Amino acid sequence: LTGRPRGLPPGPTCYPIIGNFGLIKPSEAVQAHRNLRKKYGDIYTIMIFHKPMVIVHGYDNIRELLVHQGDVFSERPITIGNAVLNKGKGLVGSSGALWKDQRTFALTTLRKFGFGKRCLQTQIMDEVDCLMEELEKLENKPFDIQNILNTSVSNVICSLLFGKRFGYEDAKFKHLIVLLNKLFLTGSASSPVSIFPVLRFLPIFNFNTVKKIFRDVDAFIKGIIDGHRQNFDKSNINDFIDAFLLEQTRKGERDTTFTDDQMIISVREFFAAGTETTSTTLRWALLFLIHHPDWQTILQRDIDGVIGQCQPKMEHKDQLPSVEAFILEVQRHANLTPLAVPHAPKEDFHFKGYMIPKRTFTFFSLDSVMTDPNIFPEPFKFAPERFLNESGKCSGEQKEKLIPFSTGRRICLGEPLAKMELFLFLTRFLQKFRIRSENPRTSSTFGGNAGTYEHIKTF
Ligand code: HEM
Repeated sequence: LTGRPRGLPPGPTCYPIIGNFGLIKPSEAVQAHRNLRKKYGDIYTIMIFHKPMVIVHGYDNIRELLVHQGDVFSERPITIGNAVLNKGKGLVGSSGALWKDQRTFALTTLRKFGFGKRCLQTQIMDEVDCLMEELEKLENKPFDIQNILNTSVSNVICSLLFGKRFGYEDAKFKHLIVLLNKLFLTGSASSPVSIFPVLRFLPIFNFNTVKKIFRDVDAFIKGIIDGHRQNFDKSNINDFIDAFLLEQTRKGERDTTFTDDQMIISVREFFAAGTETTSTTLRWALLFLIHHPDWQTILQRDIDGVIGQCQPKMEHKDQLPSVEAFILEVQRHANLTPLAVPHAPKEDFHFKGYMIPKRTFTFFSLDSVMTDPNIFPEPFKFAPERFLNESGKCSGEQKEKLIPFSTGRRICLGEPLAKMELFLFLTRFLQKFRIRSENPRTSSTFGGNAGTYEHIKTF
């Protein structure tokens, strides 16, 4: 009932039955892990009741396990989300052959629709310009950009998945956004259940409410899939859902991972993984612009010099190294996923004298990389210039070692899209607006909620 099983990396003293449960407050989790690393080293174990969670810090260790041992460390641990709600399907929480099959399909399909290519930027720019129009309507009055930005970023994903964007006032779309927000909020509330699925049977965890929200989101997505199915024309494949339907007709009744459930869950996960992340990074960028008006001036001067008021395109990125450097520094500070998404070894694995048992929750501390003083001197200083070399180009070791999208086989599937969005949204924004705080004396602070810690609240 007590203690850490032998062979696991060291860690704090465990209490009977609960282990280290309650040791870390979610709101202080980032700092708590920095402290634990000082005490126990780069690899340590936290016991949540009888379950070990291994935390790995440091660029070299992360690279070794996620890249060189990628074959072992590309699975996900079993949680309520992927085991019970998603029944092992989807992209983010699935493992094994299904995940490989579906990840390859998603990447190939999204590439066909322009992922990582220039043509996707037209779709993104349409959305950016709609956003600018909305903002212009506000006529320089102070406003909170959160909802409008979320809507805009969601719409980019809608175009890729559904082949259409929605108007800001569209009731159906507003309903989707409300559901997606609920999905985010309730995901965290159910966290102890996430690690111990059996707890879902206890009414205090409100699991039925969570299930209902999943059902509502899935019903919305199913409605859109049904519409696509009715109008399906295999010679006219325009979006992710069409491509999935085509794959279903090709594969027929054969044993296949291309089920309706898989399609719904993948679509749901694209929204969940692709909206909040990008839109929150953009909001961090705006906050840093408020706090660093000098950088706002530099970026606007550079953009003016290179493209003036012309529409920004990805080919301008190389000519605007200051914008790229600014975005990288924002991502480093925003530190959106400090522990990435948990991985699990597919077999017992020996590393640095320790044994990490098969299926152990393994967290990779991207935070330890972002704040490593050997890679980023004076890591807590906001200094985009660190990414610029002597000739003013944005390149070098620091850029290479910045891994906000993680690394290895499970690297963020949306990285090319997110990078395009960040560059195009921010450049256009800077072309059109000067941003400042409503009241400079009570300027907004840098306090943030590390949302991804919520799913490991029980630490
Ligand atoms: C600034 C924006 C973003 C950041 C910082 C980010 C970060 C991440 C991270 C850290 C992971 C976990 C990688 C791991 O398991 O080691 C991840 C996974 C994922 N992301 Fe992103 N992401 C962003 C935007 C997006 C977008 C726009 C999309 C979709 C269009 C997306 C789709 C996904 C998917 C599907 C996965 C799961 C991949 C897998 O398990 O194979 N992300 N992301």
